Amino acid sequence: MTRVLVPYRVAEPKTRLAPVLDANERRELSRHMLDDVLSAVRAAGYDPTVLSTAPLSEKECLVDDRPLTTAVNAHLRPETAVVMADLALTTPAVISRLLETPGDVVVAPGRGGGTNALVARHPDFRVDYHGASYRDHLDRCETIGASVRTIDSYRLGTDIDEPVDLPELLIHGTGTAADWVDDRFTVCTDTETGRIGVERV
Ligand SMILES: Nc1nc2c(ncn2[C@@H]2O[C@H](COP(=O)(O)OP(=O)(O)OP(=O)(O)O)[C@@H](O)[C@H]2O)c(=O)[nH]1
Ligand SMILES: C[C@H](OP(=O)(O)O)C(=O)O
Repeated sequence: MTRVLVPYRVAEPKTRLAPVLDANERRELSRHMLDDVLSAVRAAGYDPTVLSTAPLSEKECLVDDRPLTTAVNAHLRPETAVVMADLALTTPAVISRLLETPGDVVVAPGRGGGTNALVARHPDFRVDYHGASYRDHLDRCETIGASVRTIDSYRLGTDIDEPVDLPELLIHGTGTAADWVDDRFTVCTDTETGRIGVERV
């Protein structure tokens, strides 16, 4: 069975949400998002392992405080899936789709050039996160001769990184992270631009 790693940084999570959430709120939201991702993976029939920078109460938890790319590569072996802990719109159905898609490497890109989830079945595949990691992962596949499939998914493509992502969670979320945001924020529309955002309730 595929091993599902869920990387999680305990200290100072979600710094890009600092314009709208204080440090304690970012910790709380981050933890809710992790719980929602773990629940979706479990409901899809897999046992997730949290790859955490510090000990957690989770039964299945690997602690590795090295940088993200180094830590993931240290625990990558065929066949491993890596699902980020900030995919708060994830559902069991989309996790099943990710894990059941064939290919040496299966990649679910995120907006902004990132890689929100992947499955590695090729022994020579390594991750290289940050920047345009989706493109870097495709390049790596070409270099090692690995077949690659891309998952085109709104839910896997939406990681909650910045204030602009919070309306997505309010509108499309169904888990505990969406409830947490819904208790504090509401969707608003900028009268000049017509774009949506969030404001405190
Ligand atoms: N194990 C581990 N996980 C990490 C590390 N950095 C980020 N993560 C996790 O990787 C996923 C993607 O993280 P990012 O969105 O790049 O960064 P973030 O730390 O969540 O947020 P920012 O501080 O705003 O960049 C999230 O699930 C993080 O918890 C790390 O150094 N080690
Ligand atoms: C981990 C990183 O996430 P982002 O910074 O794009 O959210 C990436 O996907 O390379």
